[in-house]
Amino acid sequence: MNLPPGCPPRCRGCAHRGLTEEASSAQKEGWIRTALAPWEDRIAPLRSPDPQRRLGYRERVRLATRWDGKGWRFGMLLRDELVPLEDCPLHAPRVRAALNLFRPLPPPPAFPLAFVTLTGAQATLVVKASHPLEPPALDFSGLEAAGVEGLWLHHHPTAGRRIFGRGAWCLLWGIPESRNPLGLLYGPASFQQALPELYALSLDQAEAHLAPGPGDGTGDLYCGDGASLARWRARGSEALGVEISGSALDRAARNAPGCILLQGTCGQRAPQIRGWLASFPQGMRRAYLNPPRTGLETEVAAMLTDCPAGRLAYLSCAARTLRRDLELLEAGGYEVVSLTPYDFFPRTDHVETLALLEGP
Ligand SMILES: C[S@@+](CC[C@H](N)C(=O)[O-])C[C@H]1O[C@@H](n2cnc3c(N)ncnc32)[C@H](O)[C@@H]1O
Repeated sequence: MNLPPGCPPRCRGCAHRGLTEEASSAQKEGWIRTALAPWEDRIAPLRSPDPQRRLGYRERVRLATRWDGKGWRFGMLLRDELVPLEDCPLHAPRVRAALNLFRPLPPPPAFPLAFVTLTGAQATLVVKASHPLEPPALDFSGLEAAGVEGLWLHHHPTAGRRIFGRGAWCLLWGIPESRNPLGLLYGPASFQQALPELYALSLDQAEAHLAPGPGDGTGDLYCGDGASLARWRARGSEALGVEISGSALDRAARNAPGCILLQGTCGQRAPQIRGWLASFPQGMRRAYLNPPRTGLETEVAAMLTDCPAGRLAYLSCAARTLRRDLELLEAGGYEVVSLTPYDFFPRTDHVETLALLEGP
């Protein structure tokens, strides 16, 4: 296999790295046509980024760590062995530059570094420690040149399966939040879609379908930092955002001022979401859904059937749960208008799908 420089043969991260762009796109389209077969006639071609964006696009990484006796290594764990990924060709240049700077951090056990994460310009050193540690000796001068704007120390005593915990966050250097290419604030643990230009196209498509405007009510479930909420508000629609993470909601309040925001799981909040949507006539209700891989909670699918929206857009990162949810929504009277796959993660086998539906 002809791998680009820095791509370790043992890494399992990119299932499509041995494929041409055409072959990878064909496999992704084939998977979506199989997984979403009941709506085969409504599946659009895969939307892909420009060819030069198929490498160097990953701005959000979570990497395991190992001390090799000379310095820290960062990569992926295969069983108990670390496959170093400092030079992974998918990493954005800033990720590679930052990882290089973190290599000479102090050794364990004094500095029990478990993970390093980067979310755009916000970097975090996750230490397996319950008590606040002395900040590590680090030459901060290189961070700015690397494109890092904030460096955090996060204490997580049981760091392992979960990267972030409830322990303290301490800003070691820089500013606590940055702005993404769309101008929106994000923090060190924010969810951020890869390839912002392609993500913006998916939002354009959702916005054209929902056509939210004054007098409408748009419920944005699993709203994160409020990237989509900001769109609905800019069109003059009333908007409600629901999100489990308090820090994401705090940013959503600033990214999309003037929205009603509810913290909690969408399942727990289903009665309040229903009450709010019901205050608009059905034809003026809109819903935008962007759940994690597990898809919609049963209470959410039931609520959307019980109090239907006139138009609905659903951006999904897992075609299996999307199929289950589309079947539930169809049974509730919705009609699937179109399904558009988006290649947000070139060279991997991931593919996201934007489903557009009309209400009963
Ligand atoms: C795929 S991300 C989408 C975020 C946002 N729409 C965006 O594009 O930036 C899913 C979001 O759902 C949140 N989340 C996960 N489970 C949730 C739940 N049960 N209820 C509400 N929010 C949840 C996560 O914190 C995350 O922000």
